[in-house]
Amino acid sequence: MTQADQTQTQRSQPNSGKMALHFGAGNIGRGFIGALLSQSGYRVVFADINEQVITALREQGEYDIHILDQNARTERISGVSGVLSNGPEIVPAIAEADLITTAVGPNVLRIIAPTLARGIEARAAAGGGPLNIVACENKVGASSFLRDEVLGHISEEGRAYLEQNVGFPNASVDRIVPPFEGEHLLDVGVEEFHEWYVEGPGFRGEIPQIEGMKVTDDLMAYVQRKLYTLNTGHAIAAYLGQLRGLDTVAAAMQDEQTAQEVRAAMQQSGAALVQTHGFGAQEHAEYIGRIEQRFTNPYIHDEVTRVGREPVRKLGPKERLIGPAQMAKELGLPVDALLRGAAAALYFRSAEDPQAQELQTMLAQDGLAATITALTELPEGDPMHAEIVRQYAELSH
Ligand SMILES: NC(=O)C1=CN([C@@H]2O[C@H](COP(=O)(O)OP(=O)(O)OC[C@H]3O[C@@H](n4cnc5c(N)ncnc54)[C@H](O)[C@@H]3O)[C@@H](O)[C@H]2O)C=CC1
Ligand SMILES: O=P(O)(O)OC[C@H]1O[C@](O)(CO)[C@@H](O)[C@@H]1O
Repeated sequence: MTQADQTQTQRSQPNSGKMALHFGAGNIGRGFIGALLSQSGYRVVFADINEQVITALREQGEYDIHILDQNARTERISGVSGVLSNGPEIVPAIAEADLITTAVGPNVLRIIAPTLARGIEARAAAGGGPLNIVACENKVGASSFLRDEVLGHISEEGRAYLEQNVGFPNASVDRIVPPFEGEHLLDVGVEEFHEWYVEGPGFRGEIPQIEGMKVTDDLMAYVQRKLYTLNTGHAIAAYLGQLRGLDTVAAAMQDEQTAQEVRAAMQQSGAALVQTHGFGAQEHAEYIGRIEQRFTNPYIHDEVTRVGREPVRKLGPKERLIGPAQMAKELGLPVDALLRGAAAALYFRSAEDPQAQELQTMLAQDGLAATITALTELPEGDPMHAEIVRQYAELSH
C-alpha cells in the first residue's frame, strides 16, 4: 500500500458506509463541500436540476479538482453519483441519507424546501434516525431559513419527527470557486484556501467528523467575519472594477485606487468586527491581508460579473455592504468606504443577471433615493442613505 493509499484509507474511516446527499452540483458543491465529504469517506450523491451534470456524475462516478494556486495540482474525487433533484429518486435519497448539505444559492433554498419536506416525511414513516441538514450558502442563518421553509410544507407527523430528529446547523463557507473550463464537464478549479465552520449546538445526534469542517459554538462571529470581510471586499472590487472598465477581480486589484478603496472598506468592517466579536486586532489585520492576497491570485480568473451577481440581494440590509456599515455605525465608527461600495453596486451591469436588469429598471422608474430605500431599508433622511446618494454622484465622473 502506498502512502497515498494509506492516507486515503485513514481519511475514509469515520464515515465509510455512510451516504451524504448534497444539493447543488455546481462550483461549491463539486469544488468544496462534496469534495470534503468524499475525502472524509462518505459516498456522495449530488442532487441537481442540471441533467447533463447528473448524467455525467452517474456515468463517471468521479471528477478532478484543479487547485489553482502556486502549488498547482489535481485531486481526484471518487465514489460520487447523482440524482435529479426534481426526479423520483430524490425522496428515497433524503430518507436514506446520513447527512444532507446544500450549495444551491440562497434563492433556491425556498425551491428545494418542499422536496426536503417530502423526504423527511418518508424518513419519519420509515422510522429513520437523526439527520442534519447544513445549508452552505452565502447567507447568514441559511440553515435556519431552510428549516422555516421546510416547516411551511410539512405534514403534522413530519413536523413532529423533524423537531425531534432533524438538525439544521448554520454554517459559513469560504473558498473561491469560479466557473472553470476544464477538459471534462465535471472538472472544477478552486483556490487552495478553504474554511468551513458549522454551528455545533445545531446538530442532532452525533456531530459528523469531516476533514476541513470546523465546529464552533459561536458561528455568528465566523459568518459575519467572512461575509463582512471577504464578501464585502470582493463585491466592492467587482463593482468599482466594473465601473473602471476592468473585467476580473485580479485586474481590479491591480488598480491602485481600487485596491486602496477595497482595503479601506475591509478595515472599516474590520474595526466593527473586532469590537463586536472580540477578534484580536492584529489577527484580524492578518486575516484582511490574506484575503487581499486571495483576490490577487493570478491563477484564478474570476469575472466581476460573477462576483457582483445578484446586486439586489447584495444590497440587502444584513448583506455584505449595508450589514457591516450598520454594525460600524452603531459603534460610532466610520462607514464611508463601505457605503462607496453600495453606491458602486447601483451601477452594476450584467446582461445575464436578471437582478442587474431589475436594479437598473428600479433606478429608471423609481429614482435613486427610492431605490436605495427599497433595497437597503435605509429611510431617506438617514445619514447613510445621504452618503450613498453623495457617493453615487461622485462615482459618475
Ligand atoms: N463559488 C464560490 O466561490 C462560493 C459560493 N458560495 C455560495 O455557494 C452557493 C452555491 O454557489 P456556486 O456553487 O458558486 O453556484 P453554482 O451556480 O455553481 O451552483 C449552484 C448549483 O445549484 C443547482 N441548482 C439550481 N437549482 C436547483 C434545485 N432546485 N435543486 C438542486 N440544484 C439546483 C445549479 O444547477 C447549480 O449546479 C451560493 O450560495 C454561493 O453564495 C459560497 C462560497 C464560495
Ligand atoms: O456567491 P455570492 O454570494 O453571489 O457572491 C460571490 C461571492 O461568493 C464567493 O463566491 C465565495 O465566498 C466569493 O467569491 C464572492 O465574494
